[in-house]
Amino acid sequence: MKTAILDSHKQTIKPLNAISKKGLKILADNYVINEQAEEPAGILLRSFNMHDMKFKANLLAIARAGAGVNNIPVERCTEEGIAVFNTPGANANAVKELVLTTLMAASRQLFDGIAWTRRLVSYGENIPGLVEAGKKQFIGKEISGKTLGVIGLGAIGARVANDAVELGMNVVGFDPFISIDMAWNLSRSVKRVLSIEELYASADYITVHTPLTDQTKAMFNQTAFNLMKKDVYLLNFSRGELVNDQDMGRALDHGQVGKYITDFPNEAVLKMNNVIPIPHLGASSKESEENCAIMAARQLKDYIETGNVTNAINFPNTNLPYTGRKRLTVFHLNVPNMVGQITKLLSEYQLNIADMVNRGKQDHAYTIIDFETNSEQIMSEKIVKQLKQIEGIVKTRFI
Ligand SMILES: NC(=O)C1=CN([C@@H]2O[C@H](COP(=O)(O)OP(=O)(O)OC[C@H]3O[C@@H](n4cnc5c(N)ncnc54)[C@H](O)[C@@H]3O)[C@@H](O)[C@H]2O)C=CC1
Ligand SMILES: O=C(O)CCC(=O)C(=O)O
Repeated sequence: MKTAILDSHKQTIKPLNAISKKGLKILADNYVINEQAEEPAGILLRSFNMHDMKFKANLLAIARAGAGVNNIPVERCTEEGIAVFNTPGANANAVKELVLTTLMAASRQLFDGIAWTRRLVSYGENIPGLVEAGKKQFIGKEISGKTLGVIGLGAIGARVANDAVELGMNVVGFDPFISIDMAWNLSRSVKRVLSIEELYASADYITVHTPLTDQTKAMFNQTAFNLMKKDVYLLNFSRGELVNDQDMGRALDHGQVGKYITDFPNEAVLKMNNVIPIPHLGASSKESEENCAIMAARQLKDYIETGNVTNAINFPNTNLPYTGRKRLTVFHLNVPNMVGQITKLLSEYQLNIADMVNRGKQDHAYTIIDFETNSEQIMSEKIVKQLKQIEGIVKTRFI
């Protein structure tokens, strides 16, 4: 695949979090990487909260090295024609491993046992005897034969469900929007249920792997806890906002929830009993950080240099192999006759189209047009101005 030669003036990428060097290396030759950049062409980030950021007109894309995009104002980006990418599945194995690690460790009371043991440090030669006498406080439960409820059977949830089956668990899964790919990947031993209530009623352990949405916000509340088995263990490696903290505190105090294992501690959570707080380590493995950074950097580079789109949240996946011809990309509303109006205008300038593609995603669509000729006329301000006047066009770009 050809890539466009960038202008003598290199474009800038602004990282908002620590991004693995392997990802930044992909961009190093063609771009200036500058954390202080005022007007970057692209932004790379992990969990940085972008909601209060204003965007300059030349910002083309934001790439999230990770899965969750609730830290990015996606709707505003769409209105401004800024593509928002994430890296589906790139950190899923890391999260899965931590979920299963903490599931087993919590079930065996390992965290409490380790904390208690550390406090014996001043007892000298009595320590071995104290250990033997005290260990009965930490008798745990084996997970084999117990039921795990998995809410959200995407990249992480499906992996957790499949491996939990291998560990001897009965697995119940709930995901009303499961993708065909994920359904194919799911072990046949995972019992899919059509209502979350059915999952709540049967699960000894519940792990949640959905994005934070209006539907999932505070889904773990008193009403939900009332439907769960007493002493259920809840694992939350998705987002803290999925849980109503006040209700969780009460459910833990009453033993309704036995333990709450969360990757998203806050002040209220840290004050609760029977919480296992983890400092958002789900995706923090060397492999996952590299996978995410490489994927995000490649997608960002490809979009900036060729206009092709892979794994954007708000743009449709669109690929027209880049041959070095002059190219026009248009992000527009997904309504009838947009392509007709664009091609009509181009024909008025005698511009012959060599190839084109148009894809839609919900309310928006994206069109890439390659021209037969590389004439400078294609870039003429007049054409740009007229394109902008077509109602429904959000952003145009000549490459
Ligand atoms: N702790 C950490 O470091 C990490 C946390 N995450 C969090 O985990 C979430 C899931 O990540 P992935 O599995 O990679 O995403 P994914 O997009 O592959 O899977 C999400 C699944 O949730 C399902 N879903 C959506 N709404 C639902 C609902 N109301 N009820 C049941 N299922 C629903 C979707 O159909 C999809 O199958 C992310 O959105 C993010 O918030 C992701 C990666 C790392
Ligand atoms: O980058 C990280 O460490 C956080 C990952 C995460 O939460 C996500 O991918 O949604």
